[in-house]
Amino acid sequence: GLGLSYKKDENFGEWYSEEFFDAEIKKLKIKNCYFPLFVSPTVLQKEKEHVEGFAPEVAWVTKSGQSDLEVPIAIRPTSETVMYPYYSKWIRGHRDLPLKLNQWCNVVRWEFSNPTPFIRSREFLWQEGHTAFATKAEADEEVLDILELYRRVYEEYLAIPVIKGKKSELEKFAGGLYTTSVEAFIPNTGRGIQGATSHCLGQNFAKMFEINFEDEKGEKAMVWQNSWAYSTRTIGVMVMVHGDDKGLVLPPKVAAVQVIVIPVPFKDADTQGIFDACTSTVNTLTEAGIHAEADLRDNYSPGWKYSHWELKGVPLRIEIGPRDLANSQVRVVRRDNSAKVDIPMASLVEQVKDLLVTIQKSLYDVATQKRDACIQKVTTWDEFIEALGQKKLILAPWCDEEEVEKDVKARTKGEMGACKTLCTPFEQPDLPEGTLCFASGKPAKKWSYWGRSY
Ligand SMILES: O=C1CCCN[C@@H]1CCCn1cnc2cc(F)c(F)cc2c1=O
Ligand SMILES: [Mg+2]
Repeated sequence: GLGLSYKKDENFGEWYSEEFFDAEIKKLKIKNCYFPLFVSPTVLQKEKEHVEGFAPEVAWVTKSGQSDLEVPIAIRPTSETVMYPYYSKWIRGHRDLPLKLNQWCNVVRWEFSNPTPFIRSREFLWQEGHTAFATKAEADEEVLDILELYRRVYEEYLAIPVIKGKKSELEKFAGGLYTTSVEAFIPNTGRGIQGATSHCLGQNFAKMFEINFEDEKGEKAMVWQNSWAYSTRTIGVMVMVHGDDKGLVLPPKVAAVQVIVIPVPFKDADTQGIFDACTSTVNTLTEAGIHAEADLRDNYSPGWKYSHWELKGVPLRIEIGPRDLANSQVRVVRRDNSAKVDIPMASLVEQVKDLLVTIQKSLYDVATQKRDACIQKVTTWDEFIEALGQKKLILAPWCDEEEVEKDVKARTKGEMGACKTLCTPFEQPDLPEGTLCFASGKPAKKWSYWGRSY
């Protein structure tokens, strides 16, 4: 996409999920665009109520060279205030709707709470979609269409299980009507993490920015809007979910290098033959659409290269030594479980393709099994506190009262951070009549996921 180009030679193959998402939103007739990086203070102040909470995060340019700017200018932390004045100009009649734009760009938010590479950084890359419809029904439908795409990015490309749900009134985007999200979980730290968001903004921004249109009946009406994003935070989640003590473990579908071929010369036994076999193996795999490379550097030992490419998370390693050459076979090693198998060169492409599919599925299944093992269903406060202490992802019946949500945050404050609602899953377990809220004892209205989070 525009302005967001992951160099193919970097090992973060994240750009594959970008390609998937970009192709899918184009099917939804969403067009890519690019708006300015700088936001004028007047237009930023327009969304006073919701921006004021974020004001400390806004980065301002105050100088050019040695001289101070007359008026400081903000760097976009998100692009509503940049885009919506134009939406107001462009949208006049119902034939101007739906207006559906997306941009791939960077944004800056001057975070103070523990910055973490990819997870919470002061500059990050994302796509932000901004759509406008004549009716709420169209907006509601798109919110869920996009959320499903986010689920697919995580589950089909990053091999990470996520839970689809709705944010509470307290946790949602304050400027919107409601927020849906896909929630991931990191078993090692016992923390939930918001994977991506899809908001229905209602008519809040239409009111603020006077985005009206003349409907079929010739009456003036405000548009219904959505906005949705996923970011380079996905890379951080992938690293934490799949990584192990040897380093990264990249799912094949997002690995820029899927297969690394390494020569294993032995004394002076046919070294040239081994190197030629490596090169031809790379060519054969590449022609079949597999991202293969060879590490033919003569200043590193095979053992050194094994560790190097394991650290970079390459899903498959192919070793070729004198014996392999003599038997017209190669030794294939999986990064995810270190399984080794000898494969005849004749059936290499087919077996490598099968192996990559197997690894992709295995990574997802293992991550799902680990995540599910962390889910703890509770009904009482004591069970809740015990599960929290065990770093669980907690499913609890809740009365849906914001005061209770705030109270749980207050009562769970600590150096590990407070426990909050992560989402109310669309998939609701059975809630028997008379079930009480775990925290307030009032009649429960829904099951919600609670946990500490990033
Ligand atoms: O989350 C999305 C999807 C993509 C478009 N934006 C929405 C809401 C963003 C919510 N948000 C999030 N963070 C912000 C940080 C700021 F410094 C600031 F001025 C504003 C915001 C802010 O509005
Ligand atoms: Mg924030």
